[in-house]
Amino acid sequence: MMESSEEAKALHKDCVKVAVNVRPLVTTELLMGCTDCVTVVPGEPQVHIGAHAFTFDHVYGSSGSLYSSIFEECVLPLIDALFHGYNATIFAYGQTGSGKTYTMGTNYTGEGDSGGIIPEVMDMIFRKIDAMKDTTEFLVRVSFIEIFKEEVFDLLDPQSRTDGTSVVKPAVPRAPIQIRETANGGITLAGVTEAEVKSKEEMASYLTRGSICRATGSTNMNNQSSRSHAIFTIYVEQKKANNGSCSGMGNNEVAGEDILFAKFHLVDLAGSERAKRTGADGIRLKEGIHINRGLLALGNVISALGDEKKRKDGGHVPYRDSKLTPFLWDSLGGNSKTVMIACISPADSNAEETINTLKYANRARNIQNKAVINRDPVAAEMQRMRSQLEQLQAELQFCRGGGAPFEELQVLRHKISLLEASNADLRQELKERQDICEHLKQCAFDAQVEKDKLILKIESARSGTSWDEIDEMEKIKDLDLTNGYIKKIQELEAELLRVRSSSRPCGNYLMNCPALVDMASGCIERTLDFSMEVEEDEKEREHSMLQDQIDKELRELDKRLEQKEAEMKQFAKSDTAFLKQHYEKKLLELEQEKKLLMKEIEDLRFNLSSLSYTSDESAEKLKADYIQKLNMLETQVSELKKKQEAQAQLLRQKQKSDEASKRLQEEIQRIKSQKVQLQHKMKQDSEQFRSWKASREKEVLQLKKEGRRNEYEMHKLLALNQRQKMVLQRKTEEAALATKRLKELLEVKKSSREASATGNANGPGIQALVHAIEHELEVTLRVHEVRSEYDRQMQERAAMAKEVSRLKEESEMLKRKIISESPQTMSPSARNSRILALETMLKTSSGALVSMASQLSEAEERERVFSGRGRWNQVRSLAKQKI
Ligand SMILES: Nc1ncnc2c1ncn2[C@@H]1O[C@H](COP(=O)(O)OP(=O)(O)OP(=O)(O)O)[C@@H](O)[C@H]1O
Repeated sequence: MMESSEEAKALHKDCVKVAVNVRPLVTTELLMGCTDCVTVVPGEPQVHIGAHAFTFDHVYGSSGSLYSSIFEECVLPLIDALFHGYNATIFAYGQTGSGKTYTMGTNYTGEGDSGGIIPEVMDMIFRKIDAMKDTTEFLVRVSFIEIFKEEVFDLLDPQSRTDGTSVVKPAVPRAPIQIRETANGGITLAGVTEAEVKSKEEMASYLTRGSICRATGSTNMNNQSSRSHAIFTIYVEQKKANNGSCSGMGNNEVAGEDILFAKFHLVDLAGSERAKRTGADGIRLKEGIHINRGLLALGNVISALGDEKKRKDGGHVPYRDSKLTPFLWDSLGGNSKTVMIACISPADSNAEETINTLKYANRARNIQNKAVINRDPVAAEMQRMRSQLEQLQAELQFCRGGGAPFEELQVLRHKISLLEASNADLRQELKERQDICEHLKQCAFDAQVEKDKLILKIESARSGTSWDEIDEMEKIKDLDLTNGYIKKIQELEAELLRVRSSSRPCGNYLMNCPALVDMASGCIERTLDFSMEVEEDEKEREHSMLQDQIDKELRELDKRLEQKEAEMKQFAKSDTAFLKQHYEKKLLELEQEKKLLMKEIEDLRFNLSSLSYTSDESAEKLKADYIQKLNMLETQVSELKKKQEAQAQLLRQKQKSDEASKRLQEEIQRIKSQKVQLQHKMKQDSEQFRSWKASREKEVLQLKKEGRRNEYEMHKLLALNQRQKMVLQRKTEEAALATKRLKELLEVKKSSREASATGNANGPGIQALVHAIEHELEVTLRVHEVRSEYDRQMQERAAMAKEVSRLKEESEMLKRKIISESPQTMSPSARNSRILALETMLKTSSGALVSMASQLSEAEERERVFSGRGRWNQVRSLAKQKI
């Protein structure tokens, strides 16, 4: 199951913290004349003993930190962690009489200030609860158990009664508690008392009761030695309402509430001891064996967890080798914040045990714990489900979005980066194309302007404006084109009206000529169209950043060009046909009119000539009328001629404009072909990109497939290799075994042959074995001798120390006696010489004591050398070699 991000955040990895507490020399040690052999580097958490030096997290006592600061530095952080939902453990380890119970305060009786960590912890916990009670509801329980002779007993068992200071023996012996394993590898105790407490006093009463019930006994090392491992556990459950209000603890509703539960183990281990030294025998000896078994298992657990290599290899941790170690399953390498307090005695007589304790503690420093905030299972489950839901929703969204499986994300990312790169290239290309497009648009625009200019020219020419005037107008054309258009239209309209009024035939013509009217209104429409197109172009330019829009734009431009072309064609077609027809008709009419007028003139001339022969007055009048009419007709004829000429000129101009429009059409055609080319190129490019992309994808797929195949092959080969290795190993082992067996057989055969030849039953192999065993025996004997010598000397030193103190007392007494004696009976010089004699005697005894002490340390060193594992291993390997 995946850890939610919040859970991962709550996980706290840290090493087991180790503090050393050096107690002062106790009276018994002083009486035995023991000296302080432990030195602490001032200001440093470093302990020196003989040639050994150890560094820890804290060192208290001797010249280290003050013993009183142990609570603040080691315990307080654990209490804080407890209130944050972390499990916490503090355990004291050390030899018998090194001060574990004193440090932990397990023998709390409630009388006076007995000190120790546990009473202070109780005090602090209830102080914190008091401070938080407005926002948080607490449920505090305690349990107190002891592990005695590999059995677990409930120290708060209601059946065991106490009368304040001692246990009232129950009728039946107390029954051990059954240990049950939980699914996650931890343990639970069936039926252990977990008493709910509401105050510090109540909790203290349970501690006192358990302390009294705890099994103790007297040993040489400690008058009141704890013969069991004691675990006092405080369970703190807290319910914090997120809105600040709190409700009943029994309520299972978890929405908006945070329920934390954590436990604090306070462990006072039984003392590590050497049976001989503690002077234990009988029952105490048996207890000692059990104690040592538990501590040996604990040592093995610490070694397994403290060895980084073993930990990385996932090596076995022997938690189940004793009854004690499963209890520390969480505390060592598990879900807890842990502090180990190694208690040591500074006495030189305990040097060996002290070194062992320090070595033990040093290994524990490497243990890494993984503490997590313990939430209420329901709340935690809801939290987990919530995060799972979130994750699933995210996955669903991912799948809906057509995404590939998560593993392919990397490949897709790579693809995206490739596509982004090519996208950037395409954008650059698009920009270039847009520039080309802009240029083409400009060309089209210029063409349009050119076309419109020509249309205007035609219009002007049609309205009878001379070419010079038109050229003049051209020069002023740098005005706004639209204004020009409007002005031109107005001019045309005025011209139309003028023509209409000045010349009836022409007026008739114009009145009957809708083409010109259409043309004028067309001009207005075009002007409006043009301004709209400009706006449209503006918008198109805004969207021109996208590749697909360039196609649209081009299509738009194409359409517009086509439209203009069609317009142009229509105009040219209709205009040309109509004008031609009109001009021809007009010319014909003028011709006919001219002919008629000419005929009329002829007739008039004839009538006039016939009238010239008559001289009457009416004839004269008629003649004058004829002459007048003739003149008028001649004028009309000349006018007609003029008009005919103008019409001819118009026809010529029309031809010219036709040519210009043809050129314009050619230009449009050229632009169109350029556009087509551009489109073709774009199409080609996108085709190329698509094919490149397809081939790239194909390539990637191919590579992935190949990668998977390679991976599969690699796995196959690895498995094969593993199998081959195993077979090889088995074969090698079999071969070695066979060779060994063969050698043995050969040896046996050879020795039996030799024995039969010489009559000697002992072969050289057996001889070597006998030698080795003899040697080993010799070494063991020597060790034993040295040890008994050491013990004898220790006893001697103790006796001497006793003698010295007796002598001291005696000398004091004598001094007092001498002084009290009257000066008459003894002269001052005699008295002084007597005191001097006594002092010399005392000095001699002290000198003997000092030499004994040096002998003792020498013996100790010898013992260490002989009993040391190095020597032992040396002997064993020697024996092995010989065998
Ligand atoms: N820091 C200290 N200052 C003064 N005296 C101490 C200190 N620590 C321990 N002692 C004394 O040393 C003696 C042995 O201590 P204690 O009973 O705590 O040892 P222990 O390690 O619990 O022994 P065991 O393993 O046999 O139970 C006691 O008399 C105690 O008063």
